[in-house]
Amino acid sequence: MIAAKDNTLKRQDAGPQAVVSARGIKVHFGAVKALDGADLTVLAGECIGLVGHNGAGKSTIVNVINGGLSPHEGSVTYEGDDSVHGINAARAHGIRCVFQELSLAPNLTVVENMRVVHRGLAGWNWRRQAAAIVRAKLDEIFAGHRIDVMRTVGELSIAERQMVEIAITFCAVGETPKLVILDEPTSSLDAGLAAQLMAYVRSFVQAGGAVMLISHILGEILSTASRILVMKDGRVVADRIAQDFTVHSLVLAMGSVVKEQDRSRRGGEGAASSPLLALPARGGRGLGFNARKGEVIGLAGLAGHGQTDMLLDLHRSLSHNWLPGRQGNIAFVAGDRSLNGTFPLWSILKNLSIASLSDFSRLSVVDRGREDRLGADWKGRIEIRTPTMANGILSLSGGNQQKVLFARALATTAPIVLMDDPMRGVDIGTKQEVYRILSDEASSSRTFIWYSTEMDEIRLCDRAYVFRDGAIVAELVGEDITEENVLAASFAGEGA
Ligand SMILES: Nc1ncnc2c1ncn2[C@@H]1O[C@H](COP(=O)(O)OP(=O)(O)OP(=O)(O)O)[C@@H](O)[C@H]1O
Repeated sequence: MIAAKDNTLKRQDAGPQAVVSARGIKVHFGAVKALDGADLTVLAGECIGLVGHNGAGKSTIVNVINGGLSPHEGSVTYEGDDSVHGINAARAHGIRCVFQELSLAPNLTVVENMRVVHRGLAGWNWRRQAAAIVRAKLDEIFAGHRIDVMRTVGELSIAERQMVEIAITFCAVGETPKLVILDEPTSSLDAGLAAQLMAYVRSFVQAGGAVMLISHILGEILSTASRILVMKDGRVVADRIAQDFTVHSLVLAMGSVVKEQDRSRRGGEGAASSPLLALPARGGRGLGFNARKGEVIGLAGLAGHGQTDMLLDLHRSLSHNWLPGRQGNIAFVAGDRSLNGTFPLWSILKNLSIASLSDFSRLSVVDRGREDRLGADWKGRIEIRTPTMANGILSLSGGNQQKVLFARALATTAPIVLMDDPMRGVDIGTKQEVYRILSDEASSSRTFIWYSTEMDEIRLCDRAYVFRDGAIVAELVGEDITEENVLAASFAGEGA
């Protein structure tokens, strides 16, 4: 910690080079200390990696730097100037932010969203200008993307929305961005898109820009950041050059215990048992799908190639719409938590228990004691960080909200659980616990169908189906589930 302080002081001496410097920042929300004296400085030409457990205070410090939140104590200095405050000051000093919960207007086109962010776009042909600028930036960052910038944002997949928001943020219209803060920028991107973004970040930094990269995917932090800051309970507890860290030491600094991932696979109730569910080849193309009792099945391939549609088809085919109260055979963890996962006006407990109410109700009367016990049980099991489960769901950090959605599905007695990239923004310590729960539940005959954009998660599955252009193009089993095989199937025939 002493070393961390020394580093910070040296950088402050560098004065004008600091794009932003935050000192002794304290922010509380009621009894919760979100920031408890956090210090952070970002210099031009460096990529800072910011890591920490869910609820450590990363998004809150971003909001302070971005000028959207006034700290209760402490000061923020932009390019050595401590006399200015707020969003306009931050923007004038070139601070830009891509938020964890994407913030584009869904009813506007990509081009119209450009106009909302870049007020410098004006004049009779602003649409043409905006289209050219954002298209060029998308081409530069995500070469080969297929995004039509004239489309309404609400029609885009979550991965495409993330790409658009990133591209819009990096665009220079009049003023050039000096510090771009990326809060979980790859949470919905597959490995290929994430690698494209990381390559762009490196080139942006080499050209003198600064980036603050927040991610729970520690590999991308280690390979991209020049300096890494670790946050814990509202403070920066380590601040060192990236080469001084390994995944192991980062996890330790975050306060989690590194556990070996159990990669042994159970393989369901044996290849010989009859499928629990099956679907024919999608649109008459590619392979059909089946799942057996107790299997963990991965849906792999490039993001947005039909995996979510498949989960929705499975849900439709297994739900009884004509008997809305009786859908106990299937649970679903939604991928886009703010769009169709959380009930924003409800408490954390209600968000968790909603899918299990029928299990502890008699004659339509809910047993509140059992509901409270359910909440307390899951709060402890996956460390939902809150003083009380009676607080509103939006009082939780993004990763903690995601844990509640996961617990909602797992708490049911549904034998089949569908999961649409369910670990978005969940910290590494909790992920390991969740993998263990999944493995135990599958051993007691529950079936999981799991779309994931992370290869490390697909590798944990018993079988994986690789998707391409809406169809299943390959089925991989056990040890054949490798990144190489998934990529080969994802691109097979391309360019032929
Ligand atoms: N609007 C709010 N009301 C009440 N508490 C809040 C609010 N916003 C954040 N908090 C609390 O502040 C703490 C820090 O949250 P923050 O979102 O900064 O964490 P984080 O490190 O970004 O987590 P994650 O990795 O899950 O995104 C958490 O305990 C969170 O519950």
